[in-house]
Amino acid sequence: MAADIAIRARDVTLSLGTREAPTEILKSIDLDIARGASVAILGPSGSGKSSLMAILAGLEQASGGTVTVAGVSYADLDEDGLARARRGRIGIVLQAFHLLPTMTALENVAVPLELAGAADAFARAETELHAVGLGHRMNHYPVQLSGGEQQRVAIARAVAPRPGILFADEPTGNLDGATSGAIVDLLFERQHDAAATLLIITHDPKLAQRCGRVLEMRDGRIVSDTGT
Ligand SMILES: Nc1ncnc2c1ncn2[C@@H]1O[C@H](COP(=O)(O)OP(=O)(O)OP(=O)(O)O)[C@@H](O)[C@H]1O
Repeated sequence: MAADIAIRARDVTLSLGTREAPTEILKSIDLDIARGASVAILGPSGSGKSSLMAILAGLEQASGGTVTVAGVSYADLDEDGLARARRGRIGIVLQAFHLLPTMTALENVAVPLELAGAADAFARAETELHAVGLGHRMNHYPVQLSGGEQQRVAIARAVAPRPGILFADEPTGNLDGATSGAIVDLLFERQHDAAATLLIITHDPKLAQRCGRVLEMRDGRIVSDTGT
Protein backbone atom coordinates (compact mmCIF):
# COMPACT_ATOMS: atom_id res chain seq x y z
CA MET A 1 0.00 0.00 0.00
CA ALA A 2 1.29 3.46 -0.85
CA ALA A 3 2.81 5.25 2.14
CA ASP A 4 0.55 8.24 1.60
CA ILE A 5 -2.60 6.21 2.26
CA ALA A 6 -3.55 6.12 5.96
CA ILE A 7 -6.73 4.08 5.70
CA ARG A 8 -7.73 1.61 3.03
CA ALA A 9 -10.92 -0.43 2.89
CA ARG A 10 -11.69 -2.90 0.14
CA ASP A 11 -15.08 -4.49 -0.38
CA VAL A 12 -15.91 -4.15 3.31
CA THR A 13 -19.25 -5.61 4.32
CA LEU A 14 -21.00 -5.91 7.65
CA SER A 15 -23.89 -8.22 8.19
CA LEU A 16 -25.63 -8.32 11.57
CA GLY A 17 -28.72 -9.94 12.98
CA THR A 18 -29.54 -13.62 12.88
CA ARG A 19 -28.40 -16.11 10.27
CA GLU A 20 -32.02 -16.55 9.15
CA ALA A 21 -32.62 -12.80 8.95
CA PRO A 22 -29.29 -11.03 8.39
CA THR A 23 -29.25 -7.26 7.96
CA GLU A 24 -26.72 -5.84 5.56
CA ILE A 25 -25.36 -2.87 7.51
CA LEU A 26 -22.42 -2.10 5.18
CA LYS A 27 -22.39 -3.01 1.51
CA SER A 28 -19.10 -3.28 -0.35
CA ILE A 29 -17.31 -0.20 0.97
CA ASP A 30 -14.18 0.80 -0.95
CA LEU A 31 -12.28 3.72 0.52
CA ASP A 32 -8.80 5.24 0.47
CA ILE A 33 -8.02 8.07 2.86
CA ALA A 34 -4.81 10.00 2.36
CA ARG A 35 -2.43 10.61 5.23
CA GLY A 36 -3.13 13.97 6.87
CA ALA A 37 -6.60 14.29 5.34
CA SER A 38 -9.60 15.54 7.29
CA VAL A 39 -12.72 13.66 6.31
CA ALA A 40 -16.32 14.16 7.43
CA ILE A 41 -18.87 11.37 7.17
CA LEU A 42 -22.44 12.57 6.82
CA GLY A 43 -25.62 10.61 6.34
CA PRO A 44 -28.97 9.84 7.89
CA SER A 45 -29.33 7.98 11.16
CA GLY A 46 -28.88 4.26 10.62
CA SER A 47 -26.96 4.65 7.35
CA GLY A 48 -23.91 2.84 8.77
CA LYS A 49 -21.56 5.68 9.72
CA SER A 50 -20.72 4.45 13.22
CA SER A 51 -20.42 0.87 12.00
CA LEU A 52 -17.94 1.88 9.32
CA MET A 53 -15.90 3.91 11.82
CA ALA A 54 -15.86 1.03 14.31
CA ILE A 55 -14.47 -1.27 11.62
CA LEU A 56 -11.86 1.23 10.42
CA ALA A 57 -10.81 1.84 14.03
CA GLY A 58 -10.43 -1.91 14.61
CA LEU A 59 -13.17 -1.99 17.24
CA GLU A 60 -15.45 -4.23 15.26
CA GLN A 61 -14.71 -6.94 12.74
CA ALA A 62 -16.04 -6.69 9.21
CA SER A 63 -18.02 -9.64 7.82
CA GLY A 64 -16.03 -9.42 4.59
CA GLY A 65 -13.36 -7.41 2.83
CA THR A 66 -10.05 -6.01 4.03
CA VAL A 67 -8.97 -3.04 6.11
CA THR A 68 -5.43 -1.68 6.28
CA VAL A 69 -4.67 1.22 8.60
CA ALA A 70 -1.25 2.88 8.86
CA GLY A 71 0.19 -0.04 6.91
CA VAL A 72 -1.21 -2.68 9.29
CA SER A 73 -3.67 -5.19 7.87
CA TYR A 74 -6.39 -5.98 10.40
CA ALA A 75 -6.87 -9.44 8.90
CA ASP A 76 -3.70 -10.71 10.59
CA LEU A 77 -4.58 -9.44 14.08
CA ASP A 78 -6.60 -10.85 16.95
CA GLU A 79 -8.20 -8.57 19.54
CA ASP A 80 -4.99 -8.11 21.54
CA GLY A 81 -3.07 -7.41 18.35
CA LEU A 82 -5.65 -4.80 17.34
CA ALA A 83 -5.40 -3.14 20.77
CA ARG A 84 -1.62 -3.04 20.46
CA ALA A 85 -1.86 -1.63 16.93
CA ARG A 86 -4.15 1.16 18.20
CA ARG A 87 -2.14 2.13 21.27
CA GLY A 88 -0.62 5.58 20.83
CA ARG A 89 -1.31 5.52 17.07
CA ILE A 90 -5.07 5.74 16.84
CA GLY A 91 -7.23 8.09 18.93
CA ILE A 92 -10.94 7.38 19.15
CA VAL A 93 -13.84 9.49 20.45
CA LEU A 94 -17.06 7.51 20.45
CA GLN A 95 -20.66 8.56 21.15
CA ALA A 96 -20.54 6.62 24.42
CA PHE A 97 -17.45 8.02 26.04
CA HIS A 98 -16.19 4.81 27.69
CA LEU A 99 -14.46 6.65 30.50
CA LEU A 100 -13.33 4.36 33.29
CA PRO A 101 -15.71 5.05 36.20
CA THR A 102 -13.15 4.27 38.92
CA MET A 103 -10.66 6.81 37.59
CA THR A 104 -10.69 10.59 37.82
CA ALA A 105 -10.73 12.73 34.68
CA LEU A 106 -6.97 13.18 35.06
CA GLU A 107 -6.34 9.44 35.39
CA ASN A 108 -8.61 8.68 32.44
CA VAL A 109 -6.35 10.83 30.26
CA ALA A 110 -3.00 9.98 31.89
CA VAL A 111 -3.26 6.20 32.05
CA PRO A 112 -3.48 5.60 28.28
CA LEU A 113 -0.51 7.97 27.91
CA GLU A 114 1.45 5.88 30.40
CA LEU A 115 0.49 2.73 28.52
CA ALA A 116 1.76 4.36 25.34
CA GLY A 117 5.09 4.86 27.12
CA ALA A 118 4.98 8.59 27.95
CA ALA A 119 7.29 9.51 30.83
CA ASP A 120 5.42 12.71 31.70
CA ALA A 121 1.92 11.26 31.39
CA PHE A 122 0.29 13.17 34.25
CA ALA A 123 1.76 16.55 33.28
CA ARG A 124 0.63 16.05 29.69
CA ALA A 125 -2.82 14.92 30.80
CA GLU A 126 -3.15 18.11 32.85
CA THR A 127 -2.23 20.20 29.81
CA GLU A 128 -4.82 18.40 27.65
CA LEU A 129 -7.55 18.82 30.25
CA HIS A 130 -6.78 22.53 30.52
CA ALA A 131 -7.00 22.74 26.73
CA VAL A 132 -10.55 21.34 26.76
CA GLY A 133 -11.54 23.74 29.56
CA LEU A 134 -11.54 21.18 32.37
CA GLY A 135 -8.64 22.40 34.48
CA HIS A 136 -11.09 22.74 37.38
CA ARG A 137 -12.51 19.21 37.03
CA MET A 138 -9.38 17.08 36.89
CA ASN A 139 -10.04 15.20 40.10
CA HIS A 140 -13.70 14.53 39.39
CA TYR A 141 -14.94 11.05 38.59
CA PRO A 142 -17.05 10.54 35.44
CA VAL A 143 -20.32 10.37 37.44
CA GLN A 144 -19.50 13.81 38.84
CA LEU A 145 -19.20 15.28 35.34
CA SER A 146 -21.90 16.46 32.95
CA GLY A 147 -22.35 14.75 29.57
CA GLY A 148 -20.50 17.54 27.78
CA GLU A 149 -17.67 17.43 30.33
CA GLN A 150 -17.33 13.67 29.92
CA GLN A 151 -17.21 14.18 26.18
CA ARG A 152 -14.37 16.68 26.61
CA VAL A 153 -12.43 14.24 28.80
CA ALA A 154 -12.87 11.62 26.07
CA ILE A 155 -11.53 14.08 23.51
CA ALA A 156 -8.54 15.01 25.71
CA ARG A 157 -7.81 11.30 26.16
CA ALA A 158 -7.98 10.64 22.42
CA VAL A 159 -5.71 13.49 21.35
CA ALA A 160 -3.20 13.34 24.25
CA PRO A 161 -0.89 10.69 22.73
CA ARG A 162 -0.77 12.75 19.48
CA PRO A 163 -2.03 9.82 17.42
CA GLY A 164 -1.42 9.72 13.68
CA ILE A 165 -5.08 8.85 13.12
CA LEU A 166 -8.06 10.32 14.95
CA PHE A 167 -11.57 8.92 14.74
CA ALA A 168 -14.42 10.95 16.20
CA ASP A 169 -18.09 9.92 16.20
CA GLU A 170 -20.24 13.03 16.75
CA PRO A 171 -17.54 14.65 18.88
CA THR A 172 -19.63 17.72 19.64
CA GLY A 173 -23.00 15.98 20.00
CA ASN A 174 -23.50 16.95 23.66
CA LEU A 175 -21.89 20.37 23.59
CA ASP A 176 -23.37 23.85 23.30
CA GLY A 177 -22.42 26.09 20.38
CA ALA A 178 -19.51 27.94 22.01
CA THR A 179 -17.94 24.87 23.64
CA SER A 180 -18.45 22.88 20.46
CA GLY A 181 -16.60 25.52 18.41
CA ALA A 182 -13.67 25.48 20.85
CA ILE A 183 -13.50 21.67 20.84
CA VAL A 184 -13.58 21.51 17.06
CA ASP A 185 -10.76 24.09 16.94
CA LEU A 186 -8.78 21.89 19.31
CA LEU A 187 -9.36 18.75 17.23
CA PHE A 188 -8.12 20.49 14.08
CA GLU A 189 -5.19 22.01 15.99
CA ARG A 190 -4.11 18.59 17.24
CA GLN A 191 -4.58 17.13 13.79
CA HIS A 192 -2.39 19.87 12.37
CA ASP A 193 0.31 19.49 15.08
CA ALA A 194 0.67 15.78 14.46
CA ALA A 195 -0.06 15.96 10.68
CA ALA A 196 -2.70 13.41 11.61
CA THR A 197 -5.52 11.91 9.60
CA LEU A 198 -8.90 12.92 11.00
CA LEU A 199 -12.17 11.12 10.36
CA ILE A 200 -15.28 12.70 11.87
CA ILE A 201 -18.89 11.56 11.85
CA THR A 202 -21.13 14.56 12.15
CA HIS A 203 -24.60 15.88 11.50
CA ASP A 204 -23.25 19.43 11.64
CA PRO A 205 -22.79 20.91 8.14
CA LYS A 206 -20.50 23.64 9.53
CA LEU A 207 -18.15 21.03 10.97
CA ALA A 208 -18.26 19.05 7.73
CA GLN A 209 -17.30 22.20 5.82
CA ARG A 210 -14.09 22.46 7.80
CA CYS A 211 -13.00 19.04 6.52
CA GLY A 212 -11.14 18.73 3.23
CA ARG A 213 -13.25 15.79 2.13
CA VAL A 214 -16.88 14.91 2.73
CA LEU A 215 -18.33 11.42 2.38
CA GLU A 216 -22.04 10.83 2.46
CA MET A 217 -23.49 7.48 3.43
CA ARG A 218 -26.91 6.11 2.72
CA ASP A 219 -28.21 2.65 3.41
CA GLY A 220 -24.79 1.09 4.01
CA ARG A 221 -23.04 2.63 1.02
CA ILE A 222 -20.93 5.69 0.30
CA VAL A 223 -23.12 7.61 -2.11
CA SER A 224 -21.07 10.76 -2.53
CA ASP A 225 -17.42 11.65 -2.03
CA THR A 226 -16.18 15.22 -2.57
CA GLY A 227 -12.85 16.90 -1.91
CA THR A 228 -9.52 15.24 -1.16
N1 LIG B 1 -26.06 -5.59 16.65
C1 LIG B 1 -26.84 -5.18 15.66
N2 LIG B 1 -27.74 -6.02 15.09
C2 LIG B 1 -28.53 -5.62 14.08
N3 LIG B 1 -28.50 -4.38 13.56
C3 LIG B 1 -27.64 -3.48 14.08
C4 LIG B 1 -26.76 -3.83 15.15
N4 LIG B 1 -26.01 -2.74 15.45
C5 LIG B 1 -26.41 -1.76 14.59
N5 LIG B 1 -27.39 -2.20 13.78
C6 LIG B 1 -28.08 -1.44 12.72
O1 LIG B 1 -27.09 -0.98 11.80
C7 LIG B 1 -27.54 0.21 11.17
C8 LIG B 1 -26.38 1.18 11.10
O2 LIG B 1 -26.09 1.65 12.42
P1 LIG B 1 -24.98 2.77 12.65
O3 LIG B 1 -24.91 3.01 14.13
O4 LIG B 1 -23.74 2.40 11.95
O5 LIG B 1 -25.66 4.03 11.93
P2 LIG B 1 -25.29 5.56 11.95
O6 LIG B 1 -25.33 6.01 10.54
O7 LIG B 1 -24.02 5.76 12.70
O8 LIG B 1 -26.50 6.16 12.78
P3 LIG B 1 -26.61 7.41 13.83
O9 LIG B 1 -26.40 8.66 13.02
O10 LIG B 1 -28.02 7.28 14.31
O11 LIG B 1 -25.59 7.19 14.90
C9 LIG B 1 -28.73 0.69 11.97
O12 LIG B 1 -29.90 0.45 11.21
C10 LIG B 1 -28.72 -0.17 13.22
O13 LIG B 1 -30.03 -0.43 13.67
